[in-house]
Amino acid sequence: MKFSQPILCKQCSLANWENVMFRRGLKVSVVGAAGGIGQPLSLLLKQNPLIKTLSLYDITSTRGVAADLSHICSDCHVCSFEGAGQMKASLVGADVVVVAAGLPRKPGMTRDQLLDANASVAASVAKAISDACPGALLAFITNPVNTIVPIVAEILKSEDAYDPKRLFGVTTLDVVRAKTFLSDSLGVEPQDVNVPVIGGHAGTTILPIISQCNPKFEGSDEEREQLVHRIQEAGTEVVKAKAGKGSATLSMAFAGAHFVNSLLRGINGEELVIECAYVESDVSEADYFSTPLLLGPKGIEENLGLPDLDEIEEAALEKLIPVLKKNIHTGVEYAQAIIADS
Ligand SMILES: NC(=O)C1=CN([C@@H]2O[C@H](COP(=O)(O)OP(=O)(O)OC[C@H]3O[C@@H](n4cnc5c(N)ncnc54)[C@H](O)[C@@H]3O)[C@@H](O)[C@H]2O)C=CC1
Ligand SMILES: O=C([O-])CC(=O)C(=O)O
Repeated sequence: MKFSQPILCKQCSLANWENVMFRRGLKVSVVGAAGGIGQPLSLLLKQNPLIKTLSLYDITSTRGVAADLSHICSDCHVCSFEGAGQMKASLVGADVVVVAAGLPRKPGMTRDQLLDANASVAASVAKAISDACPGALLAFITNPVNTIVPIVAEILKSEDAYDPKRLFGVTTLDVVRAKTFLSDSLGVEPQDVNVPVIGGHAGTTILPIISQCNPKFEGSDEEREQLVHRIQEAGTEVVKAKAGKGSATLSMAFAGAHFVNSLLRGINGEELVIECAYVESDVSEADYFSTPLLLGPKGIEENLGLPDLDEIEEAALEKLIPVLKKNIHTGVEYAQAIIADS
């Protein structure tokens, strides 16, 4: 047999994309699907039995990724969309949109230095979402998360499509890392470690609440400080190790797939689905903050608020709030400039 182009289901063709809306089961759209995170994330999502339609969008190279994934024998239909003109079509009917589009860090850069490149990407995705799937749950991975989420919120507000219960900055990787590093130190399996990580997603704004770790962390203050520092700087550890070839992709794909699965379990009405994520919040003086959230069919069912903190954690929280407030303020100003220009 000879094929002139990758074989995708006929329902993927743009002319027929409306059909995708009416497929039964849940639909997840991945934006940035051909990227370092997007590809392994899509591979993991293709294996998720809760997902019936996986819609892949990128500005380039999506077709090949989708063709490749579509050969995997799981009951999940893969659609491919490519180029700016197809972004909206890729989002129509989505229950969950996960966004991993935008530049990653290089060694020596801070996450904040990605803002100029990534703000417009996130804003264009937010605009498309407001038209194509305003009721979807939105999971933004794109950095700098602390600032990107307020930007997305402002753009959605300007389009009358903002629901604070549906917009999430993905901080799951911080929890994944905390569980992994603590499990080494506790001598238990990572999946048996429970530890909230609150605040934001950069440096000292990432605050693992070791005092609430279960099983209890019994190490010295010095060991605890080292652990907290390692969790806060884990992204930089990967950026340095990759030496110019990007930042965390595989662990982020794992974390992103876990978070999307939790959103889907919530949509399906499963009880007691709890995840930490960076959302609009009134638990602190910062307008956006990550805490444990109870998830439900419409996104956040209940913000479970700040965990109990000990003195060390109280002091760290006090220090991180001004940093987070500044990141948020930058985002709101940035979004206002984008809105004024459009
Ligand atoms: N929240 C978190 O914990 C983490 C966040 N990240 C962030 O995730 C983002 C993506 O990282 P990687 O996948 O490693 O980068 P990458 O460069 O490998 O992939 C990014 C993809 O986005 C696509 N893209 C760019 N503009 C787009 C647009 N307007 N619409 C759709 N797609 C577009 C590119 O074509 C590319 O395929 C970065 O900003 C990175 O900093 C990375 C790791 C962890
Ligand atoms: O460090 C980065 O730039 C990517 C990231 O957010 C992480 O790995 O936590």
